[in-house]
Amino acid sequence: MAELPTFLSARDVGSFAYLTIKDRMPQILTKAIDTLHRHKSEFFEKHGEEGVEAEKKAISLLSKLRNELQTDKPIILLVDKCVDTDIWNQYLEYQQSLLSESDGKPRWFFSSWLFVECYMYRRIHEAIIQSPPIHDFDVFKESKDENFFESQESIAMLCSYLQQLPRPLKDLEENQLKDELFKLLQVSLWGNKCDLSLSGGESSSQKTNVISSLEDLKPFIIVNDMECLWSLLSKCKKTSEKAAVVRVDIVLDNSGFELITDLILADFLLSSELATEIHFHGKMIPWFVSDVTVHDFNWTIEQVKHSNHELMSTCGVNWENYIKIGRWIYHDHIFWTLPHSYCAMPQVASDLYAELQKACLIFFKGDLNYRKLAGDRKWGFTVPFHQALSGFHPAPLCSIRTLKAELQVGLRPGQAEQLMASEPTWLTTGKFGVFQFDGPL
Ligand SMILES: O=P(O)(O)OC[C@@]1(O)O[C@H](CO)[C@@H](O)[C@@H]1O
Ligand SMILES: [Mn+2]
Repeated sequence: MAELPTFLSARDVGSFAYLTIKDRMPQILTKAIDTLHRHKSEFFEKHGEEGVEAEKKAISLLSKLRNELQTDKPIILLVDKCVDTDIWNQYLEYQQSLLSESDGKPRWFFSSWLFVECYMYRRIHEAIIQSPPIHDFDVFKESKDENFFESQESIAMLCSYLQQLPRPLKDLEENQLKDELFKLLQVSLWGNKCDLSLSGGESSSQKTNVISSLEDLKPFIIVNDMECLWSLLSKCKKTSEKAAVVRVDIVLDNSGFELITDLILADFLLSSELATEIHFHGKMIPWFVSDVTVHDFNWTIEQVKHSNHELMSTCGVNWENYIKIGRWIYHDHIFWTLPHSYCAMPQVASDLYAELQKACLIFFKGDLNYRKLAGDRKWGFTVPFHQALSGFHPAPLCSIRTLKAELQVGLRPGQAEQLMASEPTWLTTGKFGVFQFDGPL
């Protein structure tokens, strides 16, 4: 077996991983502490003095975490009693096993970026759950909701676009069906730019009409496997008898505008009968600032349903109905908020792997999912995507991702050099995106 490339880490001083750990992650912790401060009176109103004490405790735990991070202290065991505590602590032991005597302990600026970044969010969760009665407070909810409210105009435009497509969609002429699918896939891709962990929690809402800007954004799609998606989905539709299930899974990323783009895509897949059921996978705990939890998922559909914009409200009513009749199914497995690369899923979460094997196609949204698909390793740019997946092939899958990390595979020879020459920050600003497919055709 060929030697695997090493992990992205802050050992590479000046790298995006290094700058994220040095600057952005402490900034995110500071914003979380500020959020707790700003909710002090709410905690008092709800829980009296106990609420104020809890706020103080959570802030002190987050301040301690920030100090450990900023002074590169050894990574410490989790002490809460959650379903995943033992798995996390076993993973910390695994990280220790990767190091030699002289390397010392796993620590922020030495261990793999993927591990320490995931660990930070899991420690934020530990700080909150150890501070009852505010143990179910989501320190990121405010910024996720703000992203939704600030994107209202773009959301209304997207809902109107979907509702005004010729109905019934299933009778659309094939070329038009493909054309509309490609448009909504691209809307879902560019929805991924709205990511609060990249912006350090600063607002990153969608202000423009995405549909009208798709043509201008096309040159920024540097791997485009949409034709593979079309041939797979249209083949599934043709070969499945009426009763058969054509299941598409969407491993979600960010709440707010991006979630809307994913729900619009899911609605289109169902209404066009390209799929017969959609399975969504969200996060069990608040994660990477903007990632979707079940509360965000349900809240968003509720907000859309009660919108005073008629066509938006129609979408929300339909979406609630899809859930009610079992055509949309929401899952949240603990694995998605562990630090493991996805090639470890068969060993660590065999039930989830078996679940994903039922899909005809799995969409993985966003940059963190891409990093976990490729193991957050320093692969060469022209390494085939199939190879970087290191055996993770539950079903045909497609990454829909804007680039926000120094990791990209499956490029043509010379393509990375060309991009570097024209845009030195091509890997990390979210300006470029991919539809990267793996699977039999
Ligand atoms: O998965 P998303 O939401 O597209 O992006 C998440 C993410 O870009 O935020 C971090 C920046 O700190 C990256 O390390 C990580 O990949
Ligand atoms: Mn995210």
